[in-house]
Amino acid sequence: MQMGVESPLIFLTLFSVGSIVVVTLVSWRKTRNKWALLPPGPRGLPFIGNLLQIPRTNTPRAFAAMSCQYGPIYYLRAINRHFILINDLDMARTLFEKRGATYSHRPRFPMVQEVIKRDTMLFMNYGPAYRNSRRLVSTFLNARIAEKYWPAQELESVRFVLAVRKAPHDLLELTRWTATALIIRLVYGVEVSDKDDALVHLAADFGRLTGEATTPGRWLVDAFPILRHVPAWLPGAGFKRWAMRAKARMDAFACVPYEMAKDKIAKGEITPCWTAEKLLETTEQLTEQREKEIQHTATSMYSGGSDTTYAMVETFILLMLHYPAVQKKAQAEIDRVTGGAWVPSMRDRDQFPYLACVIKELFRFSPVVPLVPHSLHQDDIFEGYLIPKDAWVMVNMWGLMHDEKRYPDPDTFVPERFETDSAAGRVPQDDPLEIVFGFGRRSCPGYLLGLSSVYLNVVHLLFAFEIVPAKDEAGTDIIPPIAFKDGHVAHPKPFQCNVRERSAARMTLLEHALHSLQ
Ligand code: HEM
Repeated sequence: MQMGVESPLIFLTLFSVGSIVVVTLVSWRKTRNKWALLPPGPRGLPFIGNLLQIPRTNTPRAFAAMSCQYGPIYYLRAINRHFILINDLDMARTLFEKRGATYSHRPRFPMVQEVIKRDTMLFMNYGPAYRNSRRLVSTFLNARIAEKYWPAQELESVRFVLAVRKAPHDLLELTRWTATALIIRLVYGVEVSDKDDALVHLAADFGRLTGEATTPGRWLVDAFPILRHVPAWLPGAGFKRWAMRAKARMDAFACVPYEMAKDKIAKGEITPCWTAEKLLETTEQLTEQREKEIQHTATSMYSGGSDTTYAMVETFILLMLHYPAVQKKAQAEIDRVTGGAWVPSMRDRDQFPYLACVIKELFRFSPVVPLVPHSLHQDDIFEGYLIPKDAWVMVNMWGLMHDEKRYPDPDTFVPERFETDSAAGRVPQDDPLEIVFGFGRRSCPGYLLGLSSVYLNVVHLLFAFEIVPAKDEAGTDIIPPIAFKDGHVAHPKPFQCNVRERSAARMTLLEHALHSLQ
């Protein structure tokens, strides 16, 4: 009788254990099979994966070299983070454009998104809040109204070259000032008087802190997001205290110019600008939420636009030290058109075809965002490979722009590669401007503004000055290496240079231009 009660129990226990073993085995096999579908890549170590193989310096170039070994798509893992590197234009387009619904998220940056709680558009995942932000940005940046900003852009650019005249040794700092001043003028209607203005420092700190907070490998919390719950007072939680200080400074940048704009409106001194437009477009009391949206969008435009623009202008200056013949040829074109008798403006842009090639080559030679990171929130299969959920899918923009098949001799600065020469049967190489601003739903909304600012700074510098090397104590030219800092935005490493005024008459013309633009 007893046997009769125990037998079904034993049977049930064995059956349950057996089922668990079978289910575990099947799911282990499935998982194993799933990971077997990852793209090729270097073999990693247990636990840390490829952490030690991920290049820390000259990263885009090193990633491009790895793709010669592993192919146009390859995989790396750093502890628990998965990286998919894309070094092929068609693949990049397929993922970010055709499969944009899947690949338009940003990778998780726990330090920025969850500890500092910076919710600028740049770090947002794709969803309703992002789309709302993008809609707001498009009220500032769109092709229909791009021309509206030309006078302010010309004014800031002329102010820039005149400031360079006064302080040629501050040329690089002034490139930062002019980019900051332009965005602050357009967004908040506030004039940033000079490079030592408090807003310039606040903006510079905002950029620096964003860079530090997103430096790969710097924060343990990025690898182990659970650490975000550690209280700030705990020994070893220095990152939390750093984050609190960074947040306070970054919030100040979001608030100070915004409050200045509001204050001006309250006093009736309205300068046309995006913030004023937003604040005045309704007679109803603004909700706290709406004010936050306006502030965040304004800082998104600042953080997307300022660093990138001045990085391009700095790079242009550096390249002119290495390619004086390019500088001479572009100046000859400007002189042929203007006769040195009027200051070039936005409306004259089409009259400088060689300069247009110089600018294309500038964006190709050093794409300002060398690695473009997107992410996805569900596993995907692409060309038979598994792209795991939450992976960093990084398009190596630098690699695409230095692809020898598309751009022969890619490490040499050759604007002529974009010219058509019917006699020699030469067709222009692919236009980098169709690529370097990104693809699909996250592509750069500020490309028209960025391009025109770079054009104006470049044409005005060339109109006014010769960009020449600085000299050492023995009077020998210092030619700095073409080297870039590591970071999300490609800034040249600090370098020395000098400028020589081309003529006093040109300076007078610039002074006149400034008066008529003010
Ligand atoms: C000067 C040259 C510029 C270059 C080369 C450039 C390039 C880029 C690139 C490659 C991206 C990432 C695209 C992606 O994730 O797929 C981006 C994003 C962005 N850019 Fe630009 N940019 C420039 C100027 C500007 C300007 C002037 C503004 C605004 C005033 C701006 C605002 C933004 C914003 C808000 C984003 C984030 C978009 C998002 O996350 O959805 N950019 N830019």
